[in-house]
Amino acid sequence: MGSRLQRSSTNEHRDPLAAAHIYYGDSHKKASRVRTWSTQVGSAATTTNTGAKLPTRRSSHDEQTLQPRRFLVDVNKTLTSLLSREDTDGNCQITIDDDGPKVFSLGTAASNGINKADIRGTYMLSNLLQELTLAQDYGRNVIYLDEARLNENPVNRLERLIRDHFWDGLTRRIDGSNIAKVGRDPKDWTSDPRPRIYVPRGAPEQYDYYTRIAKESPDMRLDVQWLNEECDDPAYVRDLNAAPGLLAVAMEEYVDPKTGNTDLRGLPFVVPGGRFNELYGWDSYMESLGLLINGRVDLVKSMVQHFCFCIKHYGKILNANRTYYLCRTQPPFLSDMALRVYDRIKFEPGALDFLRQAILAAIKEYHNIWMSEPRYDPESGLTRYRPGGIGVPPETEASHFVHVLDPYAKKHGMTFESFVQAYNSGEIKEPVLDDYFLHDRAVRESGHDTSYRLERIAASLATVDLNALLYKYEQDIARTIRGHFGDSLVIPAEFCTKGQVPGHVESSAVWDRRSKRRRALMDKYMWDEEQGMYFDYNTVTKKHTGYESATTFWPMWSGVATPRQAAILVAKALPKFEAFGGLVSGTEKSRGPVGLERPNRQWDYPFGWAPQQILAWVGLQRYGYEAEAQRLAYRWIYMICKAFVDFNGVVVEKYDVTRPIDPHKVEAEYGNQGSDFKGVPREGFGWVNASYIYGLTLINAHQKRALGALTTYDTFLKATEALGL
Ligand SMILES: OC[C@H]1O[C@H](O[C@H]2O[C@H](CO)[C@@H](O)[C@H](O)[C@H]2O)[C@H](O)[C@@H](O)[C@@H]1O
Ligand SMILES: [Ca+2]
Repeated sequence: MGSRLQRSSTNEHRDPLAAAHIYYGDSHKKASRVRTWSTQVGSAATTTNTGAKLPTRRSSHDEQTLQPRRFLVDVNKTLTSLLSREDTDGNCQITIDDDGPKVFSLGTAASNGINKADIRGTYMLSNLLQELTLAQDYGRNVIYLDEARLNENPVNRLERLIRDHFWDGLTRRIDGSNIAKVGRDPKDWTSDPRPRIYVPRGAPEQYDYYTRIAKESPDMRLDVQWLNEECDDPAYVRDLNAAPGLLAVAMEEYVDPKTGNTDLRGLPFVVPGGRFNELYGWDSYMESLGLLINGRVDLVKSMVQHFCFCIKHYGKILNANRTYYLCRTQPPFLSDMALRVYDRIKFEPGALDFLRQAILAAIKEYHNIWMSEPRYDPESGLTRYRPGGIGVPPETEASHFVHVLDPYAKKHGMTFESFVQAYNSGEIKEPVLDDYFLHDRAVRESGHDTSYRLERIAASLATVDLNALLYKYEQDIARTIRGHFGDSLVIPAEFCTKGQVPGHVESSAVWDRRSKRRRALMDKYMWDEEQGMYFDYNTVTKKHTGYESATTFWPMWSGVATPRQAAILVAKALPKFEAFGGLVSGTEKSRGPVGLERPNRQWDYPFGWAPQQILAWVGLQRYGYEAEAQRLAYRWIYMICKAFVDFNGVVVEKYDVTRPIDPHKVEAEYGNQGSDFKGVPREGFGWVNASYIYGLTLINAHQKRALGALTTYDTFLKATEALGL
């Protein structure tokens, strides 16, 4: 009987590397239900690894055959046994930090689970743990498990997990179906965290919708609130900190197939991951670069629609859609994101209108946010990160500002908490602290929170990054008006900015002039020919800062650098930033010494971030530095992949690019997001997922093979040089 079933099961068609919902989902369940030998398997599998009594039937180790091997596994027993033997530090992950035997026997499917084969080494054992955890999620008791899932080429495995699992794990919609999940805020500091949604006055249909949902499901405790018309008034935003909540984003009408009724449904978006469970500004752009490669145009398109909604109702693309972010935005990427989507949907109905709406929104944002004071500096003609706000940013880790605030609490003879309350409410005035937090908010708006490049001066800096991005806006808008709207774009009333009359027409020439002017200003204030780098310009001291930051490559991404400047950047600047795992955020020299009194900042040396890598690769390619882009992409992918292999599939927010063994172990500020999972990683981290997928498109087949064998870049280089390749 066993052999008959065994034959029928081996004939069963199932892709060994299918996504978990297919592999462990219903079809698999049906197949294993007809099997009668699951109990035998369970006892056989546990016996070998736990040292319990051997079964009466003779068991032996299967010889490795040329046939792809499959195992027959009792999920729960094997999982318990595997963790007790191999997860010696008890964190529900199998990593190189564990010192178990690193070998575990499984019963082979060919022998009906009687004969054993060994699973060896951290990578295969951790993959076994991951697969069993997934099987358990799908309610499986007994599974067939293809060895191909355990010894899969790691480069391919991570690519597959991102495509088939991580994006879905990070996707949210805000509507009745899941407001309980997306409403959850790991950063909520109040004593009664509950889902709460604020709806702007211009979206009454959403107010009615959420009010109905709240009534229909009282257990959810959904609190629905109107948002004030003046929604970014600093005192109002501060007061909302007593009852923080989500900010509504775009919804669409749809017909419920079950009832035939028309209802609202949230448009999907991708969150960064970890404690960041909302729609972010620049994370969304970075994520979109990977999503587009993975064919998820729908998701990127709807994130652009969310940004248009935000500009319309909140006046800006929000840092993220929570009340405590109402005053600030993040680095602007909307024009590029919309153009990339348009390129993919241009033959679909409504595509041109989609592009028109996005470009109109970008124009409005450009004028109202970036070219208006206080962000705009009329003296230099450049722009700064400089959001409004009052008091201490509530979303940070509680300990973040202790060193800054403690001396003031002592000075006033108050506890830390009561001082913060009195300072926030304005009862106590401390102008020096006001200044500190003005800069701190600017640091957060820049996305580079935090770094010694920006601390205590950010709001005074016209940064290279921001002005490079605005140059890109100016160029993209000019190109779009010319190329898609006959060089004449009518600005409807809702997109008009101060002083514009509805129906006003924009042509490309004015945008071209704006970009030329910005290039000239960046050359004048930021470009340092001798150093071969761009530096941030301090609008107060009227000097550039000299702080060496990887943002110096952003003018290559946006095209503001001339070919000559690009050549100088590659020759002089690149060597200062290139490390084992890619680009460091800033140089060690600029960061200065760190220690107890001056702790590491996460956006400084020795840390590397996905956006810095991606923008540098694209910039290098743009000016023809293919080999450099490939080399940097190789280093970054190698580092991610090595940590993925040795640490149970981990993919995190940022890496220490100088640390070859465990680059994901970053002890700075709030630690590292993405590392805290049990058994199996489900999300990775949004922009790192994207950088991995995008980076893989840069390297060649030879490099990809070398990466699959976990070959460091230096070894790869030596080998190729020796072969004269
Ligand atoms: O809670 C602390 C800070 O967290 C965010 O910043 C960091 O995560 C973001 C999401 O991945 C990312 O966009 C940013 O670059 C990171 O530094 C948040 O954006 C900050 O406003 C917040 O204070
Ligand atoms: Ca462990």
